[in-house]
Amino acid sequence: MTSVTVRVPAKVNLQLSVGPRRDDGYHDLVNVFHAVSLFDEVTASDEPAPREASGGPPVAVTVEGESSGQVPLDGSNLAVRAALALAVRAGRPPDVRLRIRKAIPVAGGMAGGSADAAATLVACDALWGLGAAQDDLMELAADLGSDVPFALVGGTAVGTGRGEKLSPAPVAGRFHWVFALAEGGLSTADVYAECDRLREATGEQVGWPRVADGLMEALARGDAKALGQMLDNDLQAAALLLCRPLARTLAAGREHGALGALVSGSGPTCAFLADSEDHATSLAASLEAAGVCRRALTAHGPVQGAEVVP
Ligand SMILES: C[C@](O)(CO)[C@H](O)COP(=O)(O)OP(=O)(O)OC[C@H]1O[C@@H](n2ccc(N)nc2=O)[C@H](O)[C@@H]1O
Ligand SMILES: Nc1ncnc2c1ncn2[C@@H]1O[C@H](COP(=O)(O)OP(=O)(O)OP(=O)(O)O)[C@@H](O)[C@H]1O
Repeated sequence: MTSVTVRVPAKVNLQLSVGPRRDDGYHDLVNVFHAVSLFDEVTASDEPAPREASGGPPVAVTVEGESSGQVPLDGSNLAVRAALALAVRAGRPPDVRLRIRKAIPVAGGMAGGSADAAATLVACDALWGLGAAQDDLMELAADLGSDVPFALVGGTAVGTGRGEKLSPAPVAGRFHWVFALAEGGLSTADVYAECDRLREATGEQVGWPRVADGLMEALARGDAKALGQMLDNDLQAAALLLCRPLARTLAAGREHGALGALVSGSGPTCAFLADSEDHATSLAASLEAAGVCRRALTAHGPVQGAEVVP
């Protein structure tokens, strides 16, 4: 049996500015992605599928770890879709077994499913010896979902269009984070729809999104204090309406000295910027003790995108 394991990070959005809704239902964004050290692992192997899997999806998949019971095992699993898309592109059968080990919260706004799809593209490319060009993988990734291309590259990057057009943002040093996991998840489509509804109800004029003044400079200086004040998410109000306890979680993080606090992407995970690794550890303990989250995890960023584990 041959197998390839790929490690892939979660993301937090440092700035998520949502433009008007497009005719195709998506929104043009300025989406400043930042990859953090919470990793899923995807192992692709050529081990034959077990008997009970025949009649199931063409790609056999198992999932273990963080909230794995909530991840679908059929053709709607994003990793399965990634393996099938790559096999079609390569003109070969999708003979592969996928094993996903999850640490990224499911439906948490940290792009866990997208991460698994990106990891699967890299793992199957290596397992099948395709040597696909990075541009081809990026194109397949964008077809799978708006967050998938970023999971391939990682680091910190500005996403435009749906979030799939990326340009890297230089960062000095390392930022320390706490992620407060919520009970349950939020649907990304529901949160965008709630954001549209809110805007319609308030008659808000929606302008063309642009990168906030000073954000790139704060990243390039590694200035956590400045970054903390600039964290901004246009989906936050919608996520807070759909999941009311999050307001208390954000407030608790600020009370315990977070440099910045926001909902990660479409939520419901809340992200807190700390001023050191020690501060992140004590902040996580305080949030858990305050009973404002299911669990609080520490992480740092930026980190590499999907990469083969030697
Ligand atoms: C909220 C974020 O995670 C921030 O990075 C992303 O914008 C969402 O990315 P994703 O989960 O990969 O989303 P997709 O699978 O591409 O789209 C899911 C749904 O989200 C909404 N969607 C997504 C991206 C975008 N630029 N505009 C949207 O309106 C659409 O309703 C779409 O049907
Ligand atoms: N490999 C996968 N891992 C997790 N969820 C998956 C996967 N494949 C499909 N899903 C489905 O996708 C839904 C969204 O899961 P995901 O963890 O990607 O959400 P998310 O982190 O909020 O996404 P994003 O931040 O990109 O908007 C889940 O509720 C689940 O039904």
